[in-house]
Amino acid sequence: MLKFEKYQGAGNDFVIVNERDLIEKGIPDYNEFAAQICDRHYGIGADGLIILKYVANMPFMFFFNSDGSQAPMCGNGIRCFSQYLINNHLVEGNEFTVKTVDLNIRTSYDDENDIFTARVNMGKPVFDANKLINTEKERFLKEKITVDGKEFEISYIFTGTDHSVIFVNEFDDKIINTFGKKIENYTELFPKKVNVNFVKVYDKTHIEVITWERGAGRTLACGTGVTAAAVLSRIFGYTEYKVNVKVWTACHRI
Ligand SMILES: N[C@@H](CCC[C@H](N)C(=O)O)C(=O)O
Repeated sequence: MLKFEKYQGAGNDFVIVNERDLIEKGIPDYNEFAAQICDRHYGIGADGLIILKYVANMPFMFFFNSDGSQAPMCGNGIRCFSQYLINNHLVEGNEFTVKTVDLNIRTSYDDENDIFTARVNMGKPVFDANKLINTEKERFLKEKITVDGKEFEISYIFTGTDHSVIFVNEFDDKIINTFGKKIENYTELFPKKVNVNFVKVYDKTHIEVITWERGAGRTLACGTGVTAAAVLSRIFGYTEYKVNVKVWTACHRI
């Protein structure tokens, strides 16, 4: 038997295991393991797998999407991982650092009224498009692309991981489900593939985001995705500095 725990943040759900247990069970291929464990019919079912490792004596979030691909960061994942660390008495106090592939992320929590609320410093957004995707432009903001005959105005931003953002007047499920996948796999522009966020602006302090996640498909929420949407909404002058971001059944404050 392998010990695992299951968490969700805003409906984005994860299986969390300790690497020590994977080593003990002789499971060497984490990509394959992630795909098996995240399968909603033949596995436990989740949007992603988080493996607790230790790097430089600090807890490290090793993240895999449900298709088995590795990702450098996961916003909802790190909130869940923080609660896992607390529940398993692996950290002390209500503020601590979690390592990810590129960042040391400061997390604080407040469990008053028996509700776990995690505040995560998501780091600085990166706009260096010509270094991160297949373009000569320094910034890839509000650019027109045509995918399978349909034109989109799209922006690219790195908020711990790769995000594209498309502002829409109305959500259209058919477009999200069909073109979310096509844009995710539009590797001539996004060689590492990309997460795709459809964003609707309601007013200066409220937006809504539906994310088609790289390696996981349409999910109920994506922390790095709502961060990307909030940053670009502010940059384009659609919203103020602080914004409430609605996802399927929850709300993030960015
Ligand atoms: N759901 C996550 C993002 C997970 C990684 C993403 N699918 C990728 O491949 O970059 C979040 O809450 O940020």
